[in-house]
Amino acid sequence: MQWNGVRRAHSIWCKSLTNNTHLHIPVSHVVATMSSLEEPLAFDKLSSMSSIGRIQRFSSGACRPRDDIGMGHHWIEGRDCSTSNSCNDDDKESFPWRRHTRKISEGEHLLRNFSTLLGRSCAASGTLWESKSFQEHKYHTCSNENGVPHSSNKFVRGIPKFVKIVEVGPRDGLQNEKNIVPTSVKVELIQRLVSAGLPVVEATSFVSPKWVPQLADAKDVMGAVSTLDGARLPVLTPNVKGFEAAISAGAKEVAIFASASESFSLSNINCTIEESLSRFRAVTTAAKEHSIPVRGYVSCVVGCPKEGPVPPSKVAYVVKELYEMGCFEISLGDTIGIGTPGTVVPMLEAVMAVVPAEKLAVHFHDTYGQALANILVSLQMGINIVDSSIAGLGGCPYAKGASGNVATEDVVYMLNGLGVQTNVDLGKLIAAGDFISKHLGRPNGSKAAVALNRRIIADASKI
Ligand SMILES: CC(C)(COP(=O)([O-])OP(=O)([O-])OC[C@H]1O[C@@H](n2cnc3c(N)ncnc32)[C@H](O)[C@@H]1OP(=O)([O-])[O-])[C@@H](O)C(=O)NCCC(=O)NCCSC(=O)C[C@@](C)(O)CC(=O)[O-]
Repeated sequence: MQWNGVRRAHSIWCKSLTNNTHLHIPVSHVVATMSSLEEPLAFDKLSSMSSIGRIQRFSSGACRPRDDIGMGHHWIEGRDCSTSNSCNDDDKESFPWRRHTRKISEGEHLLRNFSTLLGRSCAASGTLWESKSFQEHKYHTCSNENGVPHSSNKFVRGIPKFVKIVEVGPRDGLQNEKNIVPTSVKVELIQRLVSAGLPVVEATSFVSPKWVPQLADAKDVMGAVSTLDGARLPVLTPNVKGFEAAISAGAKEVAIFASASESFSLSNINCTIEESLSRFRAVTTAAKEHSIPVRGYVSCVVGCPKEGPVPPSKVAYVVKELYEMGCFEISLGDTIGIGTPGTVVPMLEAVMAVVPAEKLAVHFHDTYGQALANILVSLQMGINIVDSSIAGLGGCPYAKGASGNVATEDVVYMLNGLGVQTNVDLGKLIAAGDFISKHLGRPNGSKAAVALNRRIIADASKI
């Protein structure tokens, strides 16, 4: 397979599991025109759609944020830069494919014949996703030209038109794996995620290999992906030593990670909150000298595994410190996934009183199954950056019992359903999730991926 962010040439590629050969079908035989302008799909029509129709419906929005990397370099350039991720009408000019229409029946017919040829194992392996999403084509769910459907409805009125997804699977996901994942698998995962259209893919961490042996190959991973086009690839750096190693390996963006809980700070980075802030000031100072953007994280924003509930004022304090030292964006981590909208709302209110909403991201683990509800309420409060992890991988080695992050596939599925654009191709995303889940030897942790995979297999078996 060829990667490096280059879209594969004009053929559909699928691997037959039975004879291990690759079939190429010219895209011209399959393609046709695209429709992003259909009416929003009513739920009563969902069951009557074929899987392929359903996937096309729930696949990516194509609008990019106005600020393509979704980042304000305010401290680098000494000016304020919007991170609003707006998706205005004039984006149509930069992304003309939005206006294309797609004649589904022709492509679907061919694909159905094609999948019959290959049998259901192809679908199960994820390769059908890759062939089906046709690599070169974007399927849109911009429900209407204004973005969010039913925008007069009070429940969706405040939701942003575009959400930037920060994929943390290769770092947050793989840092907690019992078995160390080979570097080549990590690299392929990152390539697949970039190819799926994710604008930011957190690649690895330059932390002590004694603390996190799973990411001890950070230098090699970064060396292999640093020239990838199409996405930003930040890495975690806990101190100047990590920062220097990261930029020598080719990192162009870093993230520092503090905590709102003293106990978690001690167990995660072996220092108090105040000590960590002074280490991070040294990192942001070094980063400014190299014009490297720094993202900030705050862990335990609603609860700590040792201390229990964390007061919103404490979270707001740490967020403000990170913002003032120059972080362009601060991600609020519910490290143990204990939050509900009932605790997330007051925390966000406190934080948004000191740092603008457009500088904030939310980072929910799904331990108690609350992540999507927490994301929805965050969007309603004006947040437009969401961290998530492919196939729901993840957990922090220093937060016992914490399960994975919310699955990226589930977030994209929900956002597509809301008519919120992400620029992510859901089919390719599911293929990436299946790829890593298969490697880890366990089912994909995304409910949307499992359900859509089941449907495509069921539909293929009817042919
Ligand atoms: C911060 C330290 C390094 C302090 O660790 P320490 O032991 O206190 O540091 P030290 O300065 O005493 O150094 C000890 C050894 O580590 C080395 N060292 C020191 N720094 C580095 C470095 N950057 N890279 C490589 N090596 C390093 C250093 O050279 C020395 O090596 P030795 O002399 O013993 O051979 C350690 O505690 C550590 O690496 N912690 C990382 C923990 C971690 O990665 N946690 C997971 C990420 S956070 C997270 O998941 C939460 C988040 C972000 O997702 C949001 C959420 O969900 O809440």
